[in-house]
Amino acid sequence: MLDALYATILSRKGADPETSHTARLFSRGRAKIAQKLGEEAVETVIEGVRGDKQKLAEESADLLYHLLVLWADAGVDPAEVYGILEGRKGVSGIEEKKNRKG
Ligand SMILES: N=c1c2ncn([C@@H]3O[C@H](COP(=O)(O)OP(=O)(O)OP(=O)(O)O)[C@@H](O)[C@H]3O)c2ncn1[C@@H]1O[C@H](COP(=O)(O)O)[C@@H](O)[C@H]1O
Repeated sequence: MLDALYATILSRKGADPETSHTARLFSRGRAKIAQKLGEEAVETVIEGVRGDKQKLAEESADLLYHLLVLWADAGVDPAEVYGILEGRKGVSGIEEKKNRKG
């Protein structure tokens, strides 16, 4: 699902900002994309605290979409992120933090 959405987002590079929301975001630049991602993150946090599961799911979808637009703009392929997650498999977050502190 995320790979298919990422491919759609990439295909909007250079598309008409009048007809594509993604093309409009690209045309507004990285800072604006990052700002939108931050707004969606805050909205997701609010719904998470409120406890409405449906709204949390909807805000999460907005958040993921804007995260993928940022990746696409910055040239980060989802496979790179999957690879980082894969590398963390089986490593407890608590253990990882201990090792980080040395
Ligand atoms: N998943 C999404 C998706 N999620 C959210 N959004 C849009 O994100 C926008 C968020 O609304 P906001 O009012 O916060 O943003 P805004 O209109 O930029 O407002 P300002 O901050 O500029 O005032 C809405 O217009 C949503 O429709 C999305 N737009 C597109 N997609 C996917 O991207 C595909 C390509 O879309 P286009 O690029 O529009 O063809 C679509 O088929 C979808 O699969």
